[in-house]
Amino acid sequence: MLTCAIESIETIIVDLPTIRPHKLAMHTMQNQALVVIRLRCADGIEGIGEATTIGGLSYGNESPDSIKVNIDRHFAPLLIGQDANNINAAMLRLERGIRGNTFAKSGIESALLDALGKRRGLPVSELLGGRVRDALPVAWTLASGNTEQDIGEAEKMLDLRRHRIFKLKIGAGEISRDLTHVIAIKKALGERASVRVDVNQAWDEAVALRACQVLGDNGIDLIEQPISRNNRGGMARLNLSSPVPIMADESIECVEDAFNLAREGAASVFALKIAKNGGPRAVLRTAAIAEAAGIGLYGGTMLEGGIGTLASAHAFLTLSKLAWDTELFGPLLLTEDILTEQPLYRDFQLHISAAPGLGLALDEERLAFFRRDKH
Ligand SMILES: O=C(O)C[C@H]1C=CC(=O)O1
Ligand SMILES: [Mn+2]
Repeated sequence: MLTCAIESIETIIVDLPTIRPHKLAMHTMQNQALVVIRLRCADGIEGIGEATTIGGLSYGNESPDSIKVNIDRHFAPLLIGQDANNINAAMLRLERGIRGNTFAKSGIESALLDALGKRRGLPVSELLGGRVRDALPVAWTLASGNTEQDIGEAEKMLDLRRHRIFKLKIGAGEISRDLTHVIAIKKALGERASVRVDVNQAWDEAVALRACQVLGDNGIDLIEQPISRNNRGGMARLNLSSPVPIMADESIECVEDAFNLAREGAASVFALKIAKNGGPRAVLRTAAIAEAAGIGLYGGTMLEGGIGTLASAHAFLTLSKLAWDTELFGPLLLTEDILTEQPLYRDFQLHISAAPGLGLALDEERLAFFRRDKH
């Protein structure tokens, strides 16, 4: 058997500006911090991965700083000298030695897949069993916080033929104002677009019970994570009573969460995120649970830059059904990225090439300019 040792792993925090502030229920993003992973192998091949979260520690259990320190101090010593070609063995070693930390694991698994794909001359989607599509429809999130600005932004996206699915971030404000905001946007866009909401856990069950009804009466297609991830019983009750499908997002922090949600009937749709499951291979295990349970799939994002977005896309290309499409728009929220070529968005879709690995190259000058440790 051909082996190739992992020689080094480098983690680099990169701070990139966003096109506008992005308002979520728990945090307003003014920029985005990516953790870029460079995994070098004995044959000179380098695998690139990304581990990115939102708003420091306001969204998930890992922050850019914790991801970097944990990979540098705990992941790298377990992986150096191991065979880069055996991803099952490498990830099993991490699973045995490190609990949780799915964001960091996702970045490493992406880098291992990129390296193996480059070595074999195959795109990551082929390493994952082969793609059944070459492009993915992409939603856009309207999160400026202003109704008129959001409508203008949506009209622009429709004109550009970039997006016709819109997700509105609500939950931070007063409930009746949030509902007025959503209804006004749906009214303006009509049948030209699918309008969905993401509450990011902000409501309690009683508020959600009424709000889901109002959203249903006003043509909203999907309600994402209306209540706390800890209230799984409440999610199951809402999923029974709501006229609009309920999607689980924060409820899924690992593959086992997905199994429990499916068993309890706590959602009709799952948001798939490589970072929440531990990588592009891990997220396909959650997808398999959903498929077996008759739960719909949506390709989610943690607002990664180009690397994490392409790693997610390669996994999503392999799914037999992706009924709710994707939101892989992270690179479009950034004014700058650190790749030589930007991912291709055209005709409402993200198009993925069949180049080896993730099909990307780092722009070393931009990386040097935006890395946090140089400032
Ligand atoms: O879904 C989330 O909660 C996180 C993220 C994805 C798109 C977006 O605007 O925020
Ligand atoms: Mn969400």
